[in-house]
Amino acid sequence: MTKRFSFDLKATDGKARTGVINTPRGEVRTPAFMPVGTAATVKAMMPESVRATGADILLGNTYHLMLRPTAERIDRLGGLHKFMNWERPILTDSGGFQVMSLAGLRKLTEKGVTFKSHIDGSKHELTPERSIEIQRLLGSDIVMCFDECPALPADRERIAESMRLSMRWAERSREAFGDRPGHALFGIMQGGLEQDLREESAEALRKIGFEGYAVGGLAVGEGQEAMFGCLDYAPDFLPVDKPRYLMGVGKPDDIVGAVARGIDMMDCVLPSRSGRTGQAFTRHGVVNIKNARHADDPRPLDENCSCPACSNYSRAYLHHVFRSNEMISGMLLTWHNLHYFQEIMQGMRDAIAAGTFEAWQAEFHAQRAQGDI
Ligand SMILES: C=CCOC(=O)Nc1nc2cc3[nH]c(NC)nc3cc2c(=O)[nH]1
Repeated sequence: MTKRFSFDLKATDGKARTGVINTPRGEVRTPAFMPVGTAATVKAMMPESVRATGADILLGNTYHLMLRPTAERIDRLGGLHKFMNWERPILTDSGGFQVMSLAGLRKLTEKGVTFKSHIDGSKHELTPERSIEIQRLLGSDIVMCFDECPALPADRERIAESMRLSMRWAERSREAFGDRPGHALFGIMQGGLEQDLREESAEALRKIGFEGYAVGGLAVGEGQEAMFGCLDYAPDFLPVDKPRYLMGVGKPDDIVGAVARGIDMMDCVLPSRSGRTGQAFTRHGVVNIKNARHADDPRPLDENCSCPACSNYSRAYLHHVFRSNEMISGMLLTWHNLHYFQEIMQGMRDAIAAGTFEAWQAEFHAQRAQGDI
């Protein structure tokens, strides 16, 4: 087990890469998908079940945990890993994005953001320094810079101003992070869909120097074509020997397209959130299990899937427990979706290592029937 944080690039196939992030709490195989554990739990999953799906790393949310139970309380109790019984790597976000999307009465200044809690209306402040301190108290292995993600559509001037603020905050985040061997601080590139602003942002981040780099400001309503358009150039502005992380992505075909453009890490609530609503992702497309046509179907969700839901239950059963609002419904479908997302990641890691990623992508798209299945 290493005491340091490092990234080993193992193979590339076109712009796609596969490698390993080494951390004191374990290795992260890339390309990696991170299940989201918002309030110190991946909803409807035991930690050992999350591990069983193949996840090497989880995401924790600073905004939620600072409000409840607070970072100080988690620190007093031994840190987030012990608190939630997940001893492998955890990446925490900086709270910047969620304050802007969840909190009330926000005031943004050069210093940071003041806001009212969506839980009890209490007043709080997040600055680069406070965000880094919260992530340290949580014991996060990969810490994210405090940034501002502008809501799209936005005019170029607004995007440029916001990006430059985020770059000043990245400098302050780096300063506040200090020297923490075995832990990493990732910078976040902004710049909307403006290629020159993206390049300016990447240059600013490289000058400061980070252990990894995220492509921020995407998956905010721009649509897949515009997102891929940005990913056709943005990762190339980043250092080739450091992990590249795309936040908030995405549907299976978003994930595959991002990896094909040089992304190494992603996170998204989609598999867990839609698992709780009865939406199952399979290699043949999406299944809405609450649809009446599944009521008598004895087949598994996906014949080719080895997860507990597909191994032990029929579509009819899954349909029934969703219709009856039974707790096991969300558990089974969340497990299936996270298992399927990790199966996609493993398939890509193997294909990139074997130099067959092109063929793997063709097969991935060919399998996906149109419409409901
Ligand atoms: C999340 C981990 C680390 O990220 C941060 O601490 N800040 C940050 N988060 C984002 C989250 C996003 N989700 C989506 N779509 C669902 N787009 C996002 C964009 C950003 C962003 O530009 N910055």
